[in-house]
Order: sequence, then C-alpha cells, then structure tokens
Amino acid sequence: MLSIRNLSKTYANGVRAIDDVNLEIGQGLFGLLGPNGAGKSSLMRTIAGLQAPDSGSIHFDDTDIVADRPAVRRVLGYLPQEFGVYPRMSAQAMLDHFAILKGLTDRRARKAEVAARLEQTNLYEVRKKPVASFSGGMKRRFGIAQALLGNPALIIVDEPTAGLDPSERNRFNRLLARLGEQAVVLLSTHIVDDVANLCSRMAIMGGGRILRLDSPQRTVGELRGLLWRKRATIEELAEQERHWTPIATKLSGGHTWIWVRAETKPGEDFESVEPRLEDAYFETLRRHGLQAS
Ligand SMILES: Nc1ncnc2c1ncn2[C@@H]1O[C@H](COP(=O)(O)OP(=O)(O)OP(=O)(O)O)[C@@H](O)[C@H]1O
Repeated sequence: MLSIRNLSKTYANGVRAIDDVNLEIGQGLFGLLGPNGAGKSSLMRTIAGLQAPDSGSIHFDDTDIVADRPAVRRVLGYLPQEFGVYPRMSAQAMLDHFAILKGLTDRRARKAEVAARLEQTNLYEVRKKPVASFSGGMKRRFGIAQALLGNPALIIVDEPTAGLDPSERNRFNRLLARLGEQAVVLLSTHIVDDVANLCSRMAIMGGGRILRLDSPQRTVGELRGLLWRKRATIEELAEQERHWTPIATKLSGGHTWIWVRAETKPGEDFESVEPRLEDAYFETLRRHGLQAS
C-alpha cells in the first residue's frame, strides 16, 4: 500500500506543483488524470525520490520513502515521461547496464533477469538491435523492461502511451494490466479511455490538488441522467454559451455539439446522453475553473 499524506511541493519559481495531496493506493492500477501542468509528473517524481517534498509523508507499506531513499530504489520501478537512450547500445546491453545500476551484481542472475524482462515486454527477438533504432512503441516497452528490473512492488509510469499507434497502445496496456495483478501501479495519462479501461481507482488532479478520488465507474455514474447535448453552429456557440455553462463543446459526425449538465432537460432541442469518463473529467475540471488540455 502506498500512502501519501499532506504532501506539498513549491518550486523555486513559486509554482505550488503539489498542494496538500492525500492518497492511499493499493495493489492494481491507479490512474492519475489531469491537464498539462496539473502536477502529475511532480507527484510521480516526488514518490520516486527524485525530488524532496516541502512537507508531508510518503510511505510504502512500513517504509518511509521520503526519509529512506535507498529503500525506494529497492521497491520502485519508474518509467519517466522523457526516457533517453544511448544511440548505439543494444537493448540487451543497455538493460544489463541498468541492471548493474539497480544493484544486480551477480552476473548469472543478472543475465537471467535481463532475458526475462526482454521476454516479458516482447523484445527478446530484437535484443541485439540498438534501442535508438526502435519504434516509439518498442522504446516504451523497453522503458517498462527497464522499470521492471528487480521485480518492483511499486511501479510508476508517466504518460506511457503518448504518441503510440492504437495497436501499440493496446499491447502496452495489456502489459500494464498484467503488472497490476502483482504490484501497485501508478499510471499518469492524458488518455481518459486508458484510465476507464485499465484502472479500478483513479484521481483527477488540477492545480496541484486532488480534485476527485474514486473509481472510474462511480465517477461516471454521478453524471448519469444529468448530461445533455445540443447541436449548434459555430455562430450559435457563443450565444448558447451565454445561456448554459457547457461542460464541453465537441465535434461529432462533422457537427459541433454543446454538452451541458442539468437536473432536467434544459431545452426542447437538447437530447440526453450516456456519460463517459471523459465527460466526468471535463465536468470536474470545469467545476474547479480549470480546462482540459
Ligand atoms: N523543475 C521545475 N521548476 C519549476 N516549475 C516546475 C518544475 N517542474 C514543473 N514545474 C511547474 O509545476 C507545475 C506542474 O508541472 P508537472 O510537470 O508536474 O505537471 P503535469 O501534470 O505532469 O503536466 P504534463 O501533463 O504537462 O506533464 C507546472 O506549472 C510546471 O510548469
């Protein structure tokens, strides 16, 4: 269990990137959603021990991971948003290098571990190729292979599927789902559908704060029966927005639609819509005066 209490962090430039965050995260996949600048990476870097918080605590089971940074390294696998690779090194050699850094000193055990991670991420066949020559999806899978060295009980992945094509994204998500069967996996993403599909619990973050903490199902469920949409031309939009505070304006079938939350049907030409997690996400941000990006 990862337990975060009253965590805050303000950077030297005055930005309060983490603002009194409290989270309890058990085994399985936990999704962290939020617009650019919400503080997701800051939170993940702080949990990973790459930067110290100003106040608050982070415990993983009984280990204080703010005070005991070497202990974090023993339990943690981290895939950062930016993941650099050495241009000419093969996947196998580079993974071996990371394994040494992780403290796997026994040569034979290390070799077996590297091979197992390459198999697990479907990269064994291409292990002799330079990582720099890999496709985006393969590089991300390599990033996970590196994060899985030493069998971590806590895995943090920061926007792992950004820029991947749909089949690579699927493949990557299946891998994440399997990891969630044995570890605490914290997944930060902009892709709302990934959270809906993969995570049993989630948080929406904005302005450094946790705006909502629940399961995707309950988060969506609260909007059921309250969501309406109406077709509007671009010219009508500004006029419409004077009457309703829209959750979002969306394009569908080549038309623009205005989406609103209301207890009862807001007007003749509105139709009721079944909410999705994306709608609940937009609605939560709007309620807090924030916009998705
Ligand atoms: N090292 C830093 N020094 C100063 N400000 C920072 C630093 N890192 C992040 N910030 C600021 O802190 C806020 C939170 O940034 P962070 O990268 O944690 O957000 P994020 O939710 O991960 O966004 P994104 O989805 O764009 O990665 C932003 O306003 C950002 O500009």
